[in-house]
Amino acid sequence: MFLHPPKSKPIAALLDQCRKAFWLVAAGTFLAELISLAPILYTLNMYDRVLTSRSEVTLISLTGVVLAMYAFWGMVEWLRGRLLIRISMRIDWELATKLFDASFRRHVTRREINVHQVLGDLVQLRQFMTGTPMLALMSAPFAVLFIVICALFHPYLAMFCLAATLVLLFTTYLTSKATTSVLAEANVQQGRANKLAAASLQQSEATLGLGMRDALRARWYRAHQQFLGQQAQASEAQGILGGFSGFLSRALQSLATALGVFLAINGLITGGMVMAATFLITKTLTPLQLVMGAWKDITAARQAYARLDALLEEDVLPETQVTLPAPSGKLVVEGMTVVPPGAEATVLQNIQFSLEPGDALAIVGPSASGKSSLVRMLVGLWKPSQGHVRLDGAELYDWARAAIPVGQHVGYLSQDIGFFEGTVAENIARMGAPESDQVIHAAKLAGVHEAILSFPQGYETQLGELGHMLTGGQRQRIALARAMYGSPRYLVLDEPNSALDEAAERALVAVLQAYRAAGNTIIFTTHRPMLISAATKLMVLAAGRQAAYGPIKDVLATIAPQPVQAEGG
Ligand SMILES: Nc1ncnc2c1ncn2[C@@H]1O[C@H](COP(=O)(O)OP(=O)(O)OP(=O)(O)O)[C@@H](O)[C@H]1O
Repeated sequence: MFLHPPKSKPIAALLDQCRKAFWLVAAGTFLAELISLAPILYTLNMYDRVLTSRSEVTLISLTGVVLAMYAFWGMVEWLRGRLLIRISMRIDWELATKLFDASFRRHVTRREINVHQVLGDLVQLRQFMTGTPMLALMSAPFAVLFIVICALFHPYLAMFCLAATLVLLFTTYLTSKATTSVLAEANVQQGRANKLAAASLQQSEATLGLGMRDALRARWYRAHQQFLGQQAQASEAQGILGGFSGFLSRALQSLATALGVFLAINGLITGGMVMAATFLITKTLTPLQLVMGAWKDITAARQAYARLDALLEEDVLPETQVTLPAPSGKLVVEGMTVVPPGAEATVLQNIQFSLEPGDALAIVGPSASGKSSLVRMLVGLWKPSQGHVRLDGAELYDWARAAIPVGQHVGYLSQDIGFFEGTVAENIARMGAPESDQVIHAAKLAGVHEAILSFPQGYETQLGELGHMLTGGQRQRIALARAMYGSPRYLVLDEPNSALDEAAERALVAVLQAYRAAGNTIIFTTHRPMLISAATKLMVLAAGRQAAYGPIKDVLATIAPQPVQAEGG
């Protein structure tokens, strides 16, 4: 199977696709900036022409023209706003689902992803791309035009404008230097603190039952304080520079007026030009001041961009988009060696076996021998470091990573059981639209139908509310029903009997025997011998190696103690 090479800078590629819309926004900004000269020209003409000529006709016609310009300006701003909303929707539309999937894939392999942060990053990026800071950045180049117009009034005005721009740029640079790395560190600390708080809540029973709350709160608060400290440091640095820039913007405005009046006193420019030049200087400096004010958001957006880009860049997807037909259940594992994602040590070595439809394989072995790791390989969660795992000829890992509904053909029960917000029926139906017959059939197979009927609203009971009231055995059986929903041809169960009593275990043996006899392929791990009688084949794992494998009787014969020979017999 061919894989997509990682797309370099995937978000940049998306923004590139939005280039046309951004150009239109830039054109709108250009028009808006041009029209914004209207009040300046209007003031200039009012003071220098109308006041001196006392012409009411000029007064009325100029006012009419400027009002029409304002109406046009309003329309341009409205259109630009609409375009920005569309770009924002497009960014979300293109990225949100990709990021959701990529977060899933990273979590399943490395378990170090904070989905709150990913979605928060997307909001941050979207708001920046379509918000005030971006518009300010687009407006900034017009400073050149305004400086040129100032030069037409008098070169001193242009020089003043240029100097003021440079001072503001330098202040922006200082702000960035003082805050960027501190804000990045604050962000990392915030993520750490949030993760700690979420983990403590998830383990609330153990936290309270073992009296760990104070210790955990102290740990969380340390991380939280570090984050607050970093943020306060950044805010202080920004505050000092912000205060300075506030002083600067007011001072520059008054200095501009002073310079204008000085030039007017000396007869170098007119009174109207003083007003117009003050406007122009303000217009030149405003976008820069906006950028400075939004520096924290700009830094946050840059960091969000880098994080999202890295997440998408490492998310390599299979190229094929062909839907996997329902497999017959033929599994081939060839020379498979496994190093868990992010780890260095090999946990499984040279695993080799094959199963035909109608086979049931029991995997046994001591704790940490690699049973769960093998199961993860057999449902395509991890990628083999060497070798292959093929279901009906298709590489399982690639199929499972693609947006192809391989899952509907596979039943999987993991050791960690969790349910989702929704009814019992929806959870059994894997959160799709529940097919009543199939839900009940699966629940009966898993031996949990009667228990579900005793719930307050039967199959319609919200599992979210009920989750903590379920017994371990009920949880395991509902999860088993979910695994068997839709009668998948390939069923992989990691210790399906760990929470079952003897009677339930016996019933499970009968169910698995019937399921296998119907031509399905089953793989399960177990620590308890009773379930082995449901299998046709047995694999013994020891320290990550396949110590024995074959038809159940043969393997049991090789590991059973040899009869002691009678002396002299
Ligand atoms: N994500 C991981 N990263 C690194 N090592 C891992 C990872 N998952 C499992 N291991 C290691 O792989 C080895 C096998 O673990 P595994 O959970 O597969 O054993 P097991 O036979 O299922 O154990 P048990 O019967 O206790 O569930 C262990 O040494 C474990 O520490």
